[in-house]
Amino acid sequence: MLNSAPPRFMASAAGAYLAAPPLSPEDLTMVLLVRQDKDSADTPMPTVTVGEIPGVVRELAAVGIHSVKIFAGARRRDRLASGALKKDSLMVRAIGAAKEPLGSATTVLTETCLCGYTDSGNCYVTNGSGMIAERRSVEAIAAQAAVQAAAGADIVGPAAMLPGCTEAVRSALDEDGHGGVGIMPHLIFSSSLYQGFRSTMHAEPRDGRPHQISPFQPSAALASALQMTREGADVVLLEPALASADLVPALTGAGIKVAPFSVSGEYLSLTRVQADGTRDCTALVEVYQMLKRSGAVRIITYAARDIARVLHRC
Ligand SMILES: NCc1[nH]cc(CCC(=O)O)c1CC(=O)O
Repeated sequence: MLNSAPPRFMASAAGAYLAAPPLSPEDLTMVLLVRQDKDSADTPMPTVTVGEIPGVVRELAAVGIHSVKIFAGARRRDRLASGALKKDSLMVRAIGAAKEPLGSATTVLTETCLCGYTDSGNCYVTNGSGMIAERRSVEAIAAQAAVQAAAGADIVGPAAMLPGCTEAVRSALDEDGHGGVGIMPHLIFSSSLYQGFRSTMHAEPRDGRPHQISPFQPSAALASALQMTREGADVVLLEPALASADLVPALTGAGIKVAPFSVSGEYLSLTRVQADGTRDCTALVEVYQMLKRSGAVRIITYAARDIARVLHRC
């Protein structure tokens, strides 16, 4: 399908030997959007309850996927995002549920952000007069990361794009004895492709996302990634995957590990529900093959399970 080898090579052992390794389930991390038991499942993006997570993790392992990226917010939200630090939050319970069936054989990644906890839907908290309280936000995200690590997260994912956040998260993790926990900060371009996620997770920002990078300033993205790396990032999550693919070779060339996140809008627009209810993900497989060729270490996607099933059939 994606092979540029001469025709005489197409079906030969020599051709297979010389081809780049094809996409495999191990390359993929499955995104889990967690909803409360009482919440409606009628949302633009698929969701799971905490009770469903162990079964999903087992199913994923059976098709060769050993990592999940968890997003979870709170029902009650306030100006200071206090729910982000609760020790019995939906996120904490979801992390435990993901670790329950297979323990360390499942790598658990989290989103570490305030947008699911603020009454504004902003990724940061504000002071009484509505100004961004940058230091307070960074401190809250660092404390949130420590709570997630204590619950069993392997890689936390600060996603507010606030300067100094990665460094603060690293310090908070180390202070609490979580030196082995990794950090994958989100490097986010402004995009129209997040709508499905935002409405599913009730994280529509009242004041936009002022820290996200303009697509017309790729040099700002590179500078941010370098800064995150200096602050202690182990790998950078790049989103939206398709609209930032040019950055994959640029960042890997600078020695930075990159994990593109194929976001909600990519899933909704590039897959199709088939007659049997499953989703046709052929176009996404082509995109992910390109991302792998470009040097991505992993690809984070809502379609991981569907794609692994197809890869196994081949
Ligand atoms: N809090 C940042 C964040 N976390 C997940 C997404 C989007 C993910 C998706 O669309 O699948 C975003 C971007 C945003 O809301 O601006």
